[in-house]
Amino acid sequence: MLIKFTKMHGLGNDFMVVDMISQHAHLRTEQIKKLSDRNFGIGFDQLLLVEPPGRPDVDFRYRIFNADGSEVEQCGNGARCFARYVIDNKLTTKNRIRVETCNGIIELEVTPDGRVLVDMGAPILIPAEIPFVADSPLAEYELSVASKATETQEKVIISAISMGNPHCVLLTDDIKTAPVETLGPLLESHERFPNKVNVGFMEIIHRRFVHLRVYERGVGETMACGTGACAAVVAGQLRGLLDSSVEVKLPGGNLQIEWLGEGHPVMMKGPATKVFEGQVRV
Ligand SMILES: N[C@H](CCC[C@H](N)C(=O)O)C(=O)O
Repeated sequence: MLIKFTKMHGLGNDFMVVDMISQHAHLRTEQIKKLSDRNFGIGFDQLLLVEPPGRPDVDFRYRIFNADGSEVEQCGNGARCFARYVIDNKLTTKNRIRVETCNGIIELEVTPDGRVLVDMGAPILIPAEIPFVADSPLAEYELSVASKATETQEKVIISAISMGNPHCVLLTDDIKTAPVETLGPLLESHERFPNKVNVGFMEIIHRRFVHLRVYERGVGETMACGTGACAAVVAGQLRGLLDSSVEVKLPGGNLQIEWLGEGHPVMMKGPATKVFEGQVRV
């Protein structure tokens, strides 16, 4: 079967976007893994499916699959590309749309400067809903991590937050030397995160500006992570270290994140870029 797709990215976090309204295909896990391969396939961090709405109060359904083929609950950079895609391909006449993911609804708006503003919903801090094994919600938790290099238990301090998908956030004094490649995979599959977790390393420059690198669940380190940027700002505020509006500098570029505190949604603003259109036989 021949599938048409569009290659897009949000600050270098890259996607294969497929319109499943005008075409129909079922992609199996093994097919997604093969398509995501940067040597033997198209190459992407996530596959994004544009589907018809499943309920009357939304415009589209939005499904997300990591490079390893796992279906996940949310993708912030992907949401911005989703909005750009449906508008550019005239699948809607609106510039503010509501989309349903597998565990919630988000609102996307293309702003006059071409960036996309996303209401990512309120962060989830109840451990059982993240999910994270802990007795009660705290600003920070101590985790024991088995270090393969030293064959000892290492203690790390994290924040645990869900933006629909699970995140843990650590502070680092120097983003360039943060242990992303060593600690990232150990925390991604840590036993206290039963559904695994995305791992963010944040260097706070001042209360309104941070550097962030993210080791993404099911992918590895990416050039940017939208939900990771949201989780990092929430974590910094919970620890009393950040103001409500923060610029987050990721390896692929900057996102504007705003959170007014408990009970409020996290707002994310950033670019969405189309690279090329193609078709692939699966
Ligand atoms: N790897 C993530 C999904 C993609 C998130 C990221 N690409 C974003 O922009 O939010 C997870 O397994 O929850």
